[in-house]
Amino acid sequence: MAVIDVAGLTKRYGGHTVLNGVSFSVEEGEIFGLLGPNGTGKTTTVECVEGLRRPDSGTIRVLGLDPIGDGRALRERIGVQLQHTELPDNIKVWEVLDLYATFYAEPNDWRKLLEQWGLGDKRDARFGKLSGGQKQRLFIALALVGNPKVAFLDELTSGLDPQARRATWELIKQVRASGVTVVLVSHFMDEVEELCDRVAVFDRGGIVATGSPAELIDEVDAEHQVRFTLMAGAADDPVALLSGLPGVSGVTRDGDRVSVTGRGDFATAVTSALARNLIPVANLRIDKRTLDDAFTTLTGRSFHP
Ligand SMILES: Nc1ncnc2c1ncn2[C@@H]1O[C@H](COP(=O)(O)OP(=O)(O)OP(=O)(O)O)[C@@H](O)[C@H]1O
Repeated sequence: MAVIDVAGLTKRYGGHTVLNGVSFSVEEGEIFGLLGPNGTGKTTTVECVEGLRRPDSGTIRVLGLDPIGDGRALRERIGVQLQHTELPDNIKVWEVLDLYATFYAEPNDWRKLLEQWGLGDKRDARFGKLSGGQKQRLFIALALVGNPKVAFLDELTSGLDPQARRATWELIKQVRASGVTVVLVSHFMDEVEELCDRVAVFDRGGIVATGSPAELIDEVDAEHQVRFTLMAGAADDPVALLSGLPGVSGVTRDGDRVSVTGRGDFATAVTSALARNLIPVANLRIDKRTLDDAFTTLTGRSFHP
């Protein structure tokens, strides 16, 4: 069942069109990613879905509700972590949870959330004294305090070190495991590949593709490489042999190092041709195609210019 349905969403700021007819849906229980470079309208999209911004045109339904017309009812059912959440430095962790709980008719027990998110011993700590990772855990707890059906997490791991980012990913998986549908805004490819069941890829003007990370990567059929080292005693030169294989677009050899470029599943053809012809190789490496490749192929430009 779709918990979010967006059709033909258009948003302009002044004369500048940021969203030009964006459509997507989010199914119950999935982690749905909005991925794209800065300034491509991801935050504008989620904030329209949350009822914080008014679209110029288009239809949005969240849990069957209209975010503008049914704003009050909707806010009871969703949890929002804004991109630039700021809290007073001297507010205590328990105070802010207690305050947020008053916004909802049927809140979660914030004491349980404190334990669940590893903040039990920070109950009386002041917000300003928390580490970046602890602040993020608090923001997730705040997004969940209203017992939401859908949680919106915007650029949650920006500014965190790699270890804290990975820890936050585990927390996001826990949110989904607890039955909450998650909408994740991110400009990190690795994060989206790791976490999201499906992704909408944003570029200027709106969404350029939607699908699971694996589908998006497969669809674009980007070139990738297989590399290996010829072992001493390899009698045959494999360049001609490999150049003729299906999917292979180029083979280069530099001394004993060979690099094969191609599309699709040519790696299997390469390895079996080597084995069939008894050509011994070492250090065989297949470069994985990534969402980065998918983005470049979809938009004709690099994700990180
Ligand atoms: N309130 C506003 N008034 C005018 N322009 C705006 C407003 N909010 C956003 N914009 C512009 O709309 C475009 C999309 O911004 P938005 O924040 O939605 O993108 P984003 O993909 O979420 O990027 P980021 O990750 O940097 O937040 C940008 O060019 C931004 O400058």
